Amino acid sequence: MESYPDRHNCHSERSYAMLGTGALGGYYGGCLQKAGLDVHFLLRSDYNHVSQSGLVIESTDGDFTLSQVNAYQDVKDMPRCDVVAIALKTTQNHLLPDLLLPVLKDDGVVLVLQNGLGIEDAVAEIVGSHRVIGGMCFVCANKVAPGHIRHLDYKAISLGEYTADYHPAGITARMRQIATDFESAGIPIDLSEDLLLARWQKLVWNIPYNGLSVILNARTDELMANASTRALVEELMAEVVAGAARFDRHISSSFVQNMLDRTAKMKPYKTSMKIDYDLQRPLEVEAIVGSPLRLAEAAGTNLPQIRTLYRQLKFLDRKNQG
Ligand SMILES: NC(=O)C1=CN([C@@H]2O[C@H](COP(=O)(O)OP(=O)(O)OC[C@H]3O[C@@H](n4cnc5c(N)ncnc54)[C@H](OP(=O)(O)O)[C@@H]3O)[C@@H](O)[C@H]2O)C=CC1
Ligand SMILES: CC(C)(CO)C(=O)C(=O)O
Repeated sequence: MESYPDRHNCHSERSYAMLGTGALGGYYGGCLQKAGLDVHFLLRSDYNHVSQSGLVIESTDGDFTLSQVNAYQDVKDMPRCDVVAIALKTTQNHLLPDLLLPVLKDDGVVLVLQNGLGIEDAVAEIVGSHRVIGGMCFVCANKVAPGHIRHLDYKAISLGEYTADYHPAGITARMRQIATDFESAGIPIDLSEDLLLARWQKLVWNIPYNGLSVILNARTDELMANASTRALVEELMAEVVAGAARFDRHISSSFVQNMLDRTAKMKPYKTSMKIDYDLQRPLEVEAIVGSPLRLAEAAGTNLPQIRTLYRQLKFLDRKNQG
């Protein structure tokens, strides 16, 4: 376990707020701070621990500890930042109207790191459509204890600018600036010209694996090892591709195969939705499954297997909450 000076002398002057310091906020925020960025962490139940003891990051790239971090339990105590990263679960997004504006600079941008579809629309309602970037995180990380994050595999992020009608916005200077910061922290960044395509591409993974991991009580390696569940994964992926196509976003068969191959190589992994289910926390069913399903059906595309998955997850989620 390496202890790092709390900040190297990084050259970027951009400040970052991590709203939520769990798996994603703790891992990416910790990497940014280790690289010398100015990072401010919003916490809830872990605030006392982290404000006293900092963050411990276990990682396949090498473990490290940040003995001191800028920890807060109220956004009103935070400095306004250039980049405000939303790293809450989407089940907490009803809080965003109170969380975003106090911590966002007038010329700042909100970086939505959450899984799902339609989240940027809700964020744009709060901060304006010109101040939103989507971030699709292909990382396997879990918060294993207060202030203790375990990074298991992968880590890349795809960035895409939000526009009110989801027309492709191309690659902007601020996307490149954020990419420079994350890459200085060892995080590979893919710059997407089309946020909506990138969002549907991430769902190719999330709808099958997050959903089936709960319904079948299975890790990703178990779903891949069994012929029946692998066939079910592929059928669900095909429906996601059909949903995207309804919005003129075309996902290739080679992309789908790449998702299957990466999962086959992935360390045995319990998805974030499965972890929430086991901890009896609310599931991100609406953002990850309900929202794309409703959008596709409203546009006239029938996705029967995703609809069945959605109904099963809604039942399990409600029953699990007691
Ligand atoms: N984990 C992963 O590998 C991946 C996750 N994602 C997505 O990233 C998003 C975040 O997931 P993940 O990091 O796993 O989630 P976690 O549950 O690990 O972290 C969320 C954190 O937000 C905190 N939080 C909740 N409400 C508040 C609040 N009002 N103020 C401050 N902090 C709060 C929680 O604190 P508390 O402990 O008090 O509840 C928790 O620590 C999700 O959309 C997920 O689907 C995407 C790719 C991979
Ligand atoms: C694809 C994966 C496993 C990692 O990005 C994920 O999105 C999750 O666990 O929520």
